[in-house]
Amino acid sequence: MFGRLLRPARSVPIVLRNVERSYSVASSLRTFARASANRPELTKQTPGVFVRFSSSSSSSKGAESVVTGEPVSGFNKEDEEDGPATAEDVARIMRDLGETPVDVTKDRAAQMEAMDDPEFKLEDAEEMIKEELIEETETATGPAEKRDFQAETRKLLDIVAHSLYSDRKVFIREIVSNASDALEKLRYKQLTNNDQISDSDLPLEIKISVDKEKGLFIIQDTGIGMTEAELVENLGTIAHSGSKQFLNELTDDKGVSKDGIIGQFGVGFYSTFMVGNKVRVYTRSSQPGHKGYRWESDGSGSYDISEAEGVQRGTKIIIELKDDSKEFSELGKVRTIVSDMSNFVSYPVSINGDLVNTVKAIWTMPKNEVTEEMHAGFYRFISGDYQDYTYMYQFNTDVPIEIKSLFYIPSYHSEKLGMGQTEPGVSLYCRKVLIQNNVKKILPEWMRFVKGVVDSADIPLNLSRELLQDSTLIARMRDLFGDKIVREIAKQAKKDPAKYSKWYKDFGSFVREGIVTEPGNRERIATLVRYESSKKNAGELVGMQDYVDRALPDQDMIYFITAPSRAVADESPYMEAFREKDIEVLYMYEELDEIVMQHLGEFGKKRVVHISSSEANLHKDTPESTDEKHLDLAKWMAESLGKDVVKDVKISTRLTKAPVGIVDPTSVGMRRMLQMIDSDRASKIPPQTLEINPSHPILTKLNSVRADQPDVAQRVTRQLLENALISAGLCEDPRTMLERINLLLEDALTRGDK
Ligand SMILES: Nc1ncnc2c1ncn2[C@@H]1O[C@H](COP(=O)(O)OP(=O)(O)OP(=O)(O)O)[C@@H](O)[C@H]1O
Repeated sequence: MFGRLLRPARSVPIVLRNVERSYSVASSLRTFARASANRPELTKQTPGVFVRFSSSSSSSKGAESVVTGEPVSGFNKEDEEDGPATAEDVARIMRDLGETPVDVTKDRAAQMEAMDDPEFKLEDAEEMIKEELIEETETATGPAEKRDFQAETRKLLDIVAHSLYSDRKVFIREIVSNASDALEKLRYKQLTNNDQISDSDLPLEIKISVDKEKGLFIIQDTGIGMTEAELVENLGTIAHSGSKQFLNELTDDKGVSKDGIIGQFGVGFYSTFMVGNKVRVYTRSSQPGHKGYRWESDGSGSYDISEAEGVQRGTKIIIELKDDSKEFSELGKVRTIVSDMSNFVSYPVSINGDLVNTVKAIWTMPKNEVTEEMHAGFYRFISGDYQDYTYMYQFNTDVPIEIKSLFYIPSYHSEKLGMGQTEPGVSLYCRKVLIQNNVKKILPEWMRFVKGVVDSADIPLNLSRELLQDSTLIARMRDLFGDKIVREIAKQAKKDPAKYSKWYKDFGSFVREGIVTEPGNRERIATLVRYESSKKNAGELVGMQDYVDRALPDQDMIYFITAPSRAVADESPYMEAFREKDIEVLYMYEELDEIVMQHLGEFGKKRVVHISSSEANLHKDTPESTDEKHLDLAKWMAESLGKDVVKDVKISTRLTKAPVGIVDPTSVGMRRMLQMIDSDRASKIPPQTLEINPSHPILTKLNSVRADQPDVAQRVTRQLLENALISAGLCEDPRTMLERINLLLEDALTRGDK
């Protein structure tokens, strides 16, 4: 019974200080109540408390902590079975213990009364609420050197400081995440190098302190710190890729709102100037022998750097808050924000002396113990994304290598805004120790949008990061994860096609890149592509597997057409035969798709072919016309057009409504690519094969006039070829046809006169 998690009926995410083990549940609650009474902001924000017992305890002495409004899941499974406990449960247990329950959610007078108990020691409460503020004990020595910010940085700072930005609290996440990175870097150094590290006895931790009276927000870490050169490089220029993108975006003015962009990418350290008039940084590198430095700026054009004394290893940032940002010196408010975001920081984070996080490596936890909230929080923590992920996939295995992994498929990516390639987003751990962030090659390159964690005890810690990326272990993981993630997305797509279509609209280009770049896994990746189809309405997407499942019993190919739009696809001369035989055709609207399909080649044992290819001729078995007149016409047309323009002119067995078509046309997508590489080489369209429908009125007429009116007949023949090229998407510049068309029009009208 005592091992259960006690949960108030209503709770808010606020973390209170740990309560000593020696307190009974009741006195813990009383202490809390007393603390709340002295601190109205806590009472206001904490309508309930959690009481967590250590699971082995059979007495109330085991009360571990009065902690947080967030559920502490997985604490003790057996006892959780009867559901989360409520405030009433707390009260009942306390009564069982012979204690008077204190409902801290009631009004202050009731709390004070309840606290009137001989067991309650005021000193304990006072001891508990004594805050540990971080003091500014460092002093600058020597002259301050004034330096100008790099032009780009100045611009960014100006935007950040002056934009009307609604969600300024993001600065906390940015600097907590920088502090966490600095600690990870130090831990990695400790593990891999024999280098000495200064102040090696300092614990690895992040301390935050807010001082309402002085209007200060301070954060201090004991991480890797910065040398003077690093300080100039890192805080004087823009290294942060996100910020650069942000700036380019604003410069290009693509119609994206400024707020949206800040929200999307964060602006790193510079976000401190959203809330601060003045920001001071004290830092000392972990490499022994380096001095401490002070960096200070008001966020306008320049900053000052000077040597400083009394600087501990790591970095301390002091923000003097602007008048409109004083809320960030309020303990309750900041505690809520930090506890929300710091749960996944692998180091203790404290605020004014209180520990606010329980370090959770959620990828090592059993799947069923990780709640959706934990995933959402963890995703935001590792991705820096301000939006939710679309899919999540946790994959663990013990053989042949031990792996614990957790992947998230985001709902948003920046490449579509033309912001360059996304960095890979998976971090590599060995038994919860971060080896490297953003590891390349651990997933196929096209999956660079995936965020996540891979933890494997088999990773050699002493291998350099470069060598590690090229190791066979990483290559094996890449193949394994590549395959697993595709399968998982395909599974999710099947479960909820509408959700998948929405995701695919944004991420389809990655999938298609995958088909082109991953020869070993093409067919599997192709389960993810979606296209419109001749059998569905506009906007409805179908997958390759749906197509195969619906194919006619004797249909051995998958047919597609590439066209700039649905209307153009519908009008293709080659669609006729498919409509007639009720065969589905996939509509692809991007030139790239043709190349994708060429690479794919086959799906579900069916060849994937363009409807204009000779392979796609549904009337293959119909014998070609042997009519002399038709053969003569074809021959004459071929001679009249010349070898430079046509390879051959053939009698079609499949055209019924259209007069002509081009068979196996040069790939439009390929031409476009060649043009990009070498515009001269690709400028001329190579000779094509023209197919004619000799029973079409234009062709029968052409045949009858070609002897008497050779000029008109030649013009018509040339224009028929141009029409077929237009239809195949191979028309270079229609203006070259104008003179001919005008002559044909003139001729048509003159004939009308006769
Ligand atoms: N607490 C810190 N300790 C050590 N170095 C830091 C700290 N904070 C920032 N830095 C250095 O300053 C650089 C710039 O920080 P900023 O937050 O602007 O961007 P970033 O962290 O590189 O970008 P991103 O947020 O995309 O990772 C960091 O890369 C890091 O080298």
